Amino acid sequence: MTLEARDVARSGLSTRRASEVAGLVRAVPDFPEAGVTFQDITPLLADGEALHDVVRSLARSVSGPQVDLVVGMEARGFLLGAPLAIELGVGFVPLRKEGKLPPPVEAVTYDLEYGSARLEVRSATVPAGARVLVIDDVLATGGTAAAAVDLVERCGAEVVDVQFLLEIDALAGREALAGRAVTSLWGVPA
Ligand SMILES: O=P(O)(O)OC[C@H]1O[C@H](OP(=O)(O)OP(=O)(O)O)[C@H](O)[C@@H]1O
Ligand SMILES: Nc1ncnc2[nH]cnc12
Repeated sequence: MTLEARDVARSGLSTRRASEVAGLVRAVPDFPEAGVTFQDITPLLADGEALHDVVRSLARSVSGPQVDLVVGMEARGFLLGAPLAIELGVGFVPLRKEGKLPPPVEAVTYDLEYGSARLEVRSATVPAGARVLVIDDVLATGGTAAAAVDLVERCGAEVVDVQFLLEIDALAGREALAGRAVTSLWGVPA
């Protein structure tokens, strides 16, 4: 994994602790399909101290103005987004996969590293003008995150921060989020 000095400093973790926490993520070759190396965060989630460390680190990584709302994508974005919202003292809005939220909803279809999907939001839960932090576990191609930003902005809110636990450097997902404030706690090469 690549632990950039600036990211470690912002996270508030020592380089050693940041490496330990990042080391809990398991790289699984050829899952869910050949050629994809899946970043399995379940060992990190199952470790109470590591989970607490990453949630605090994400909260410390918030850049720019005060955040009013955290928005996370189904499913793994929920696992970090709700605790992050609690840490920041704000509410949490779930972006759900197709057909899970009652109408009316805004929806967007997008491509990701393996396949395509549709995300929906209840626009009534995202106030116009709200300053929103979008959070997910993994930045791969950036398709999911770009779709999330699009949905939030369609509600009339402002995306002030986009955060990830980790990013897959080789897939250059940041390019799909050009012009945004994007933070990940660490990068993995592929
Ligand atoms: O940058 P991208 O190429 O868009 O990929 C990243 C997305 O892929 C994973 O979610 P997935 O759709 O597999 O769903 P899950 O959270 O329900 O497992 C991950 O949690 C991100 O949301
Ligand atoms: N390689 C990967 N590992 C975990 N989640 C992902 N989402 C998209 N690509 C992924």
